[in-house]
Amino acid sequence: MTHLRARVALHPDFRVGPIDRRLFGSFVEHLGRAVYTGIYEPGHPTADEHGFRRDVAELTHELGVTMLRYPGGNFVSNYVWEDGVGPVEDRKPFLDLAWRTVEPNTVGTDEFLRWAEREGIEPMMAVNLGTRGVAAAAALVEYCNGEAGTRWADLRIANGRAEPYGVRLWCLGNEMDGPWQIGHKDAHEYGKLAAEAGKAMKLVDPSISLVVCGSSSMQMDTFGEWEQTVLSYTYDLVDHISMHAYYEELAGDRASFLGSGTAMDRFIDRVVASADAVGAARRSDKRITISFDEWNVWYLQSRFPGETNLPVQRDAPRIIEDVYSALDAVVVGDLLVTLLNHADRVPVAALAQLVNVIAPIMTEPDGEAWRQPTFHPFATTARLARGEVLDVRVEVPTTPTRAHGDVPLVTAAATHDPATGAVALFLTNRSAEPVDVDVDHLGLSIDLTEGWRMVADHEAAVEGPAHARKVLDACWSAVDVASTTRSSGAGAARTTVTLDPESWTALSGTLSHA
Ligand SMILES: O=[N+]([O-])c1ccc(O[C@@H]2O[C@@H](CO)[C@H](O)[C@H]2O)cc1
Repeated sequence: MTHLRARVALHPDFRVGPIDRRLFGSFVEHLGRAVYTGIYEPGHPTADEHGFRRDVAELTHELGVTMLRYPGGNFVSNYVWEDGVGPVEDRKPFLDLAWRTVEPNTVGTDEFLRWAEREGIEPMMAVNLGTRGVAAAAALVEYCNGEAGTRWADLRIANGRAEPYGVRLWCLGNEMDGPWQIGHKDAHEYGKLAAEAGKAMKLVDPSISLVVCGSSSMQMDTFGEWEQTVLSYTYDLVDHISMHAYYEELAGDRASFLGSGTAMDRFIDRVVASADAVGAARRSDKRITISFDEWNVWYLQSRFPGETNLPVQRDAPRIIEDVYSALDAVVVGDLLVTLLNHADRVPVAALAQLVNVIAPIMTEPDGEAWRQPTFHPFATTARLARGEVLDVRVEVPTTPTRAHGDVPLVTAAATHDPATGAVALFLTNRSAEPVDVDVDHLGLSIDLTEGWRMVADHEAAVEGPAHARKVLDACWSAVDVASTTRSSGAGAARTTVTLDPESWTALSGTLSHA
């Protein structure tokens, strides 16, 4: 087989920026089995004294999740948070209109925040700006973060939690541009409401950070205009604007699907440009950054029947439990390459979602918890990407795609921790041929010690725990660093890595002056 060639140049002096650990966030929505029989299942053999599954918590740690968004998603836009606090026996079931599911309210704000705290994971809370408004949003901030002596903080204390939770990150609603959203609004209506709700929330607790809703996807008709209008009302108030993106293989167009990371890259550039245009017109030195708080592969167009076609269900129904292939995992790895390369403008991100719902972790009620193929690129990137992202220079062949025009056949991100010398390289080969990548470390030497690779050549999606193990044995493996890489050049300043067709590779080691 002929090998394509690519060149990646890197040096620790050339950096994109430090890695904010919140980049490795995920998302738990009251949707399907994300909460009930996902993170929470009293009576499960591994359940802790609070009813939370230890097996899921352990996989969440192995996944390297640093932050969790809660409670939605579309769910939040009709959620009455007061229904989910206080004595559990007094809580009433509620018809969630986003997913047409009866929400029992057994898990609410306190249960989630206490669990996140016990697990050492930062919470990101969303407020309902669909059917509710300023007062309910400010009250929730007070309930979570207020000191004793006022109504909502005292309610929290009465409910058994004396210390404020100190939730730092707050989403001003969810996907308010989407016609499917309960309480959907146009950009002016939403911008004004977000500004007033955010103002009140910050008056309750000035230390919080706010995320204003950007577009639900780059394909929305209002994309661009939405960002600029919403930021024209909120620029001085908010810290981040949200981005959401889901990718899937459509009509057998594998090349476009493998190029999803390039679509994500352009989407980020466009949102940054939209935000900076608003800042420039205001002559503002403030830079709005991005909270990419929903991203993943999701077979939304090809497998999801649409919210309105869901029957009303109870008892944690199986909704959007996408089963992933190794190809999906290669794309997830590549999307992480894109996110890393934008570390200067994307400090916060959330893989949507954590468990059962379009998730890297799956569970069976009363049974096992197991890893989908997409688990591995995320866990490996979260573990190996340390310190700063380097501004790599790549010279790679491109290929035309139907959905995104020309896309690079190889993508690369590199990280370096100045404190330890640890270096990591993340590489995607989107082509159907092997690629030899010359990694030029410009006079420095790299000692590679560990490598992992996901190869998309095993086509079958994962169907359950036993099958998952079989598929993963075939497509996810340790890289024999010594035989896959060759060093050459003065002081071994160049390392050549051979990438398998349609694969994602992570390599790590140490960088030193030769
Ligand atoms: O493009 N769409 O048609 C589309 C439809 C629904 C949609 O919902 C988002 O994704 C859901 C699952 O993570 C979250 O609850 C919501 O915020 C996101 C995008």
